[in-house]
Amino acid sequence: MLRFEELTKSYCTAHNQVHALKSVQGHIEKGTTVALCGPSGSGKSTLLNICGLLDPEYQGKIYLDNELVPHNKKALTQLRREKIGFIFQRYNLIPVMTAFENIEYPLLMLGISKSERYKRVAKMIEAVGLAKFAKQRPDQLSGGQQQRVAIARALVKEPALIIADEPTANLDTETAHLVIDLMRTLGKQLGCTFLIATHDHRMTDRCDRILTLSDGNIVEQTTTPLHPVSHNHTSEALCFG
Ligand SMILES: Nc1ncnc2c1ncn2[C@@H]1O[C@H](COP(=O)(O)OP(=O)(O)OP(=O)(O)O)[C@@H](O)[C@H]1O
Repeated sequence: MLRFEELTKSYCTAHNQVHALKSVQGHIEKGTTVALCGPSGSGKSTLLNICGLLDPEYQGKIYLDNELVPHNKKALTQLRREKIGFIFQRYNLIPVMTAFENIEYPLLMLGISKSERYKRVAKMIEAVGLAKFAKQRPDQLSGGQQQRVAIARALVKEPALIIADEPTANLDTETAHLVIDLMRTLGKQLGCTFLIATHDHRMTDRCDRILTLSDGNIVEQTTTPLHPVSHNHTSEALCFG
């Protein structure tokens, strides 16, 4: 669950002050997928950075799983490590690591034991349908496969919130649908909340809600008619249990 209240952020430049977020409010239920839309410069990245606990310099309050997020940088880093996963447009996998090792990395950072790491990664790589590719490095995988590794990496620690920035922008339509279905299905099964900046209608159509930003304000909140998750590609990959 993510809640933010009166979030305000300004950037000071040499010539003026830019009001990137103007006291925005929002509430995203646990397990929900929310698209963040709006024109260039409307404040999407600013909101993602603050909700992703990357930027402590803001006014207002954020609650993650009902707990108030501190502004303190050190506490924020620890909380981010435990509670936030990230998915990027360009996948951002570590090139010298295999798919398995990329997914394992966040658990290593949390000091989780080797046997527990192995169990969790094996389950997650199976859930995204890539068990056969566990030993491949990113340059040996397609774009869609790399994004599925990135989804598994984001979800493996079962975070409260996943922040995604244009996760389908580089993918063809069939792969984009597969990636969206994986995010939605696994997110709901694991109780992770998704906040996704996107211009992609293939994505916005399948999210539970759309928040639209304009000039630092949330100007619209739409509930989408939910598309059923399609099970025609890798139905076994969508079963996480
Ligand atoms: N580091 C910064 N210094 C000064 N101004 C900034 C900085 N970062 C963002 N801004 C300004 O804040 C406003 C919101 O920017 P932001 O990057 O959040 O928008 P966005 O919706 O993500 O845009 P895009 O879709 O182009 O990435 C814009 O006017 C931008 O120019």
